[in-house]
Amino acid sequence: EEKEEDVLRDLRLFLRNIVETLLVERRFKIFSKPVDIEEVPDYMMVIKKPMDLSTLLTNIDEHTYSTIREFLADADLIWKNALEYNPDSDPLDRHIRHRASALKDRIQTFIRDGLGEDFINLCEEIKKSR
Ligand SMILES: Cc1noc(C)c1-c1cc(NS(=O)(=O)c2ccccc2)cc(C(=O)O)c1
Repeated sequence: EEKEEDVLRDLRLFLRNIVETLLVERRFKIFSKPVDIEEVPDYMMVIKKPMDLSTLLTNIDEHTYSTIREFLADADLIWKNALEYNPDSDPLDRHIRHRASALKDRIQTFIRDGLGEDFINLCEEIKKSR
């Protein structure tokens, strides 16, 4: 019978695969690293909790996430922050919002296609039992 630690390791393997796949996609390059405060000085005044793909990967390796829901809370921050910080109608804002929406879709597709409902619930049960 699969031990709880095996389930959590499977979760980490699955999440790591998602993030590593996103990291090689060129259109998501600007989401690969934290927004550079030198480049974008007022970023921290607007965005409460910055997030990026390399930070997600570090979190996974540090066993930060024990459920899909916890991972998605951080993963969704990447595109939500981009939409929030870049709301204007100018071409640059539109371009980054388009990539943010593409990132949102890719993450949802990975989760929907990659996991059965039972695995998602199993992780939640393990978390509740701790
Ligand atoms: C992300 C983000 N959220 O708000 C904004 C604005 C961006 C964003 C930030 C940057 N420049 S950066 O130095 O912070 C960086 C470069 C490469 C990888 C990660 C960050 C460039 C662009 C761009 O569209 O080219 C967009």
